[in-house]
Amino acid sequence: MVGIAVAGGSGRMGQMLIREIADHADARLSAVIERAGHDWIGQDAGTAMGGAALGVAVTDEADTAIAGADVLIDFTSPQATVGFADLAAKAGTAHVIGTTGFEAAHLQAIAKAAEKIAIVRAGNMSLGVNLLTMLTRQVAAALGESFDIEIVETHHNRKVDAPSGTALMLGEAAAEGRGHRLEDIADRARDGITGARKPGDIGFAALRGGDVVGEHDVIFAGPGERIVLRHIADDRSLFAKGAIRAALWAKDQSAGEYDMLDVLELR
Ligand SMILES: NC(=O)C1=CN([C@@H]2O[C@H](COP(=O)(O)OP(=O)(O)OC[C@H]3O[C@@H](n4cnc5c(N)ncnc54)[C@H](O)[C@@H]3O)[C@@H](O)[C@H]2O)C=CC1
Ligand SMILES: O=C(O)C1=N[C@H](C(=O)O)C[C@H](O)C1
Repeated sequence: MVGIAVAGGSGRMGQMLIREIADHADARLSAVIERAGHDWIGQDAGTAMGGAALGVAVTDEADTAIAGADVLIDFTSPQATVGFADLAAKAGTAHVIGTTGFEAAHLQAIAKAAEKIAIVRAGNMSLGVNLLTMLTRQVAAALGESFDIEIVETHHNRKVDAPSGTALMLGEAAAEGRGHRLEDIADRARDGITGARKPGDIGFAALRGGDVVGEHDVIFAGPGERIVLRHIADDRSLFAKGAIRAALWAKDQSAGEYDMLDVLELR
């Protein structure tokens, strides 16, 4: 049984992970971490969630919890994740990162931690989206720049980052298909008199509302026709299942940065 610590245990993804780990044949919940001052600290994770006791008390002592785990699964915030990556590197514990919304400095800190431990990071842990990245790369390469690429994402009204991690993954795949780096051609904000669309750009639009789990369209708009590649997530358990699969895989990997294409052997 692989011992898994869950960071951000009271969150939407944290609770889903705790349920999925409790039901998993090869995984064991070794710790649940929340931020200091959270009212779940000291409570049993299962009862805090309104269910049966799981025998794991929620803790804010992240260093001890991470050192006692084989793998840390972390769906929190960019700042928290950078701190956890450092603790995981010191403890030699593999780290699965689902958090999104990173800036360059966060990614540098994660890369440094990955010199010591295996880190799997993906803006989306579902099989469907990871397959969609491969299709997006292929279609972008096949169509060339006479087709404009726009990525539209919709999420629930509690989401704090935009564009979504998934939208950026899809944008990177599209840019790669065309032989560019996304940061050179991304158009992430349009408002007012923007001027005509710049040929070759990849545009992003983010919609927020209700309890939408996650929807992503990659639109290839050409002369007289459009291709739309779409993924709809109906249930967060698919992200949790993907993260647990990544954790079981990461436990045996050498230090380095990996993504879900490595885990799913889709590369
Ligand atoms: N890669 C993927 O497949 C997916 C990624 N996400 C990403 O995961 C992240 C979390 O999403 P949700 O669960 O919806 O958010 P949420 O806001 O419901 O949960 C985040 C949790 O992290 C906790 N937290 C924050 N700072 C902490 C710290 N220093 N120590 C311990 N816990 C801390 C919060 O208290 C909260 O419980 C977001 O970045 C989201 O975009 C969400 C779903 C799927
Ligand atoms: O915050 C979310 O909810 C989600 N975040 C990830 C993202 O930013 O793409 C994955 C999924 O779409 C749900």
